[in-house]
Amino acid sequence: MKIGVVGCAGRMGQMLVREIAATPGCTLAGGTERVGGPALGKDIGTLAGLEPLGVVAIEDAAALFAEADAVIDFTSPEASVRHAALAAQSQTVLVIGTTGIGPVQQEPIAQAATHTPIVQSPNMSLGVNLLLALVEQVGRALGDDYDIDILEMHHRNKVDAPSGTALGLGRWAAAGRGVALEDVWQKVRDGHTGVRPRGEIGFATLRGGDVIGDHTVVFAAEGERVELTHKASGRQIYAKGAVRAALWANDKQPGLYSMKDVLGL
Ligand SMILES: NC(=O)C1=CN([C@@H]2O[C@H](COP(=O)(O)OP(=O)(O)OC[C@H]3O[C@@H](n4cnc5c(N)ncnc54)[C@H](OP(=O)(O)O)[C@@H]3O)[C@@H](O)[C@H]2O)C=CC1
Ligand SMILES: O=C(O)C1=N[C@H](C(=O)O)C[C@H](O)C1
Repeated sequence: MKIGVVGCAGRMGQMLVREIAATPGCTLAGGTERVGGPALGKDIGTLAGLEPLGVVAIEDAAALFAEADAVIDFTSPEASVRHAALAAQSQTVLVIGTTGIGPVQQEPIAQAATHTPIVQSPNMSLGVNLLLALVEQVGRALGDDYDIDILEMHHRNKVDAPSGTALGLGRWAAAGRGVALEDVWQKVRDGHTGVRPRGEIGFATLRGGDVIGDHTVVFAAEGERVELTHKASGRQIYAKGAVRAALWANDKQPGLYSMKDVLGL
């Protein structure tokens, strides 16, 4: 399977190039970077810390989608919307790991998925996807005597908050309670907040250093506290999941899929 990487010079882009090069049955279709970006014209293997692969980073995403069987996208929300339109046009499988995508940007992505298979997930790791299922189960079992807060910490270069994974965990906790996250969330607390409303799901965001991604869901009641935690110690877990998603989606009908579909959870 020929897999392309948009944003191939980014933290995840480099990891994806290494993962595709190391996966039997996969070849690199090429890679793109932002128009005017400093990595353009550089070998994508060299950018990823490998031997040169003889393929340079280009800015023409349409050419990459025409060449590839699947494209993996860990870029920015604006870029992911454009890439989804290109995937629909060329009927290429698309895997989206980008986070910070709001409801307005999500609409054209869902529309593109009526033309081609798209797998979208804020976290491609097996561990976090298992955690989502556990959080739903615990949310259902404990009910709203237990206050739910979600704490996440990431590296200083992360640009969106709360993380896509934290919001996903909140969504599954809310689903366990039979409510919509948007009806109960408190994304930031500041100043004289008053007492905690029953049923609220809160978020706390920490940023610093090189932390790859830590998430904890706290269920706190009178007399006890349950905490479910995932800590990433490398980005390979995300790249492995994304390549697995591309291979899985290759023979699927158009549609918007998640890692839960890919992993059969
Ligand atoms: N789902 C998951 O499992 C995971 C998701 N993520 C998410 O992935 C995204 C990227 O993260 P990360 O790799 O750390 O970020 P980086 O900023 O390191 O990488 C993003 C790359 O995409 C490039 N880019 C931006 N716009 C375009 C464009 N239009 N065409 C081609 N390339 C473009 C950027 O270039 P430039 O720097 O020049 O703008 C950069 O090289 C984030 O949203 C993050 O939250 C991260 C890890 C795991
Ligand atoms: O930006 C990151 O680095 C990560 N982003 C994703 C998110 O927003 O949840 C996944 C992972 O936590 C790393």
